[in-house]
Amino acid sequence: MLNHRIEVVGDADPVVLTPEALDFLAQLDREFAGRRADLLAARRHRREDPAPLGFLEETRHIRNADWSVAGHVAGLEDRRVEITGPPTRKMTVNALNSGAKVWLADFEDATAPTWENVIGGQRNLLDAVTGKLDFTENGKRYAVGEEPATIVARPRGWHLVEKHLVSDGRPIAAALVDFGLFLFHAGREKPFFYLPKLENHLEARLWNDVFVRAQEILGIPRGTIRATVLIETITAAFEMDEILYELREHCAGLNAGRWDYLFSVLKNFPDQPLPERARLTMTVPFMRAYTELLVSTCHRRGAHAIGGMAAFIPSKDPEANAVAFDKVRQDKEREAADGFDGSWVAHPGLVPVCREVFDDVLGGWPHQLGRLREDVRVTAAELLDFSSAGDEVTEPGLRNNIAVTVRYLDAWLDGTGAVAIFGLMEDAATAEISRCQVWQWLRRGLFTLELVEKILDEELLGLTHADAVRELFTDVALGEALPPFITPRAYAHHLTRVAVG
Ligand SMILES: CC(=O)SCCNC(=O)CCNC(=O)[C@H](O)C(C)(C)COP(=O)(O)OP(=O)(O)OC[C@H]1O[C@@H](n2cnc3c(N)ncnc32)[C@H](O)[C@@H]1OP(=O)(O)O
Ligand SMILES: O=CC(=O)O
Ligand SMILES: [Mg+2]
Repeated sequence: MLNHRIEVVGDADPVVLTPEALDFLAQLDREFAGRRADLLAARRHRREDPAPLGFLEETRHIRNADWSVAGHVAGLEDRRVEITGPPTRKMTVNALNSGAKVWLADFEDATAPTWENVIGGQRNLLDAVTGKLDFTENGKRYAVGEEPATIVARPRGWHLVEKHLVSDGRPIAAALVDFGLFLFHAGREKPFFYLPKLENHLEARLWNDVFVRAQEILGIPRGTIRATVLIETITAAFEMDEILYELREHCAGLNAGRWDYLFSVLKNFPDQPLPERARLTMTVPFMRAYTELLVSTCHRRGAHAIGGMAAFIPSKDPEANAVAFDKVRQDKEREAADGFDGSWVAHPGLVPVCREVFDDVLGGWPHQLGRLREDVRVTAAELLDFSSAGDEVTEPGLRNNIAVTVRYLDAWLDGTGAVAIFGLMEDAATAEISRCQVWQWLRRGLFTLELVEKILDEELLGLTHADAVRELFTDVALGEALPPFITPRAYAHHLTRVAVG
């Protein structure tokens, strides 16, 4: 089907993919595809010829000057508990009714971007805001309640494309699709976004320009959109001020996306010894430096600082459940004490514990922007102090990394982007850590390829897509080079499977 400049390759939901919505995406694509390509090329150049990391000399004046971001608006003032999850029909209702202040409706880490998930997710969000999300499943009625969470949509990152929307024979940027469709349909009243996986302030500038133009096209007053940027790459950690500055007329805050941050550290420092995943906690010095810098940078600029995801989820086993709740409580207590204004949970059952912790610290206030954390002085050396995290690596740790990656990929190929594995929430970011560690440990000679392949054989047993998962795992974890992301590879597999039928 040909519609304006955008060809829809697949089923076209007439409510979401209206000619006007496609026209809007076509305009965004026409104006911003080139700059996106340039920024991705810059990422590639940096990867091939890495420069030492440090705070930028050329933007020192921005760091030293006094300025503030636009800050919060109604619906985003109080963010003490934010629940995250993919916008499937049931999760949409459950997240909106969870008691959290905000729901991060996720098209990135928690969504396998099948066409059905991408368009179905937009439809669910639209139905939710127009009061049409009301259905019965397995005898249980699902309907959005009286005080739903504020929806903040997280579009996919700049690195992904949407192959079902094609312009001049070229798939368009997935980020523009998710952003554009949400803004066009469900997000006009409350156009709130989380921006994932930015690597530097120029990528933030691109988002700001997209916002300015999108508001202009749709007749939304400039400065209405609010974005919260995930600081989840080691390069972005050196440009927090600059990212806030670029987005200042649309920015509400920063979030400490710890899992992708660890992934980024592994990817950028492939020869750096680090301990296995379970020991890479938020209390290792380089992670402390990152979160302390994030809170102090945000509060100096009037931006919310939002904490990250403790991956523990409720369990039916009472003992495991008690441990999970205890771990989550400790994590949220540390964040609240550090000055974060709120934090993330992965499951409705964890909303109360996060709320209790922040209620205690916030008292009657909706946030703690007044805590400027002027005591914090984080140096580049502290952000890069990886050696004090230790380096313990064990064979059970290797098996865990392999098992998590293959089980996650198996679920992903079935269209599920977040899944519970061994009592933890696993998503694209956590799976990236696991496969990177396998690749890195092979490179460092800590384990033999024979051992890895033997464990792989064992862990593939019983998986639905064992052959495809083996191929993918070999590609992303056992090759000479480390592919920058898993999901574009998994996406290609998914599309091939769909095409072959
Ligand atoms: C690194 C990062 O980016 S973190 C952010 C991205 N990751 C995420 O958002 C993951 C979010 N969490 C999830 O997807 C889920 O909690 C999972 C997959 C980990 C576990 O889900 P399940 O196995 O369904 O958990 P469980 O069986 O305990 O669910 C109980 C109920 O809670 C609902 N539920 C669980 N998690 C969520 C959630 N995050 N949002 C809304 N509802 C949820 C389930 O739908 C289920 O509802 P029902 O009783 O009506 O059937
Ligand atoms: O998106 C969040 C993360 O931790 O990654
Ligand atoms: Mg992430």
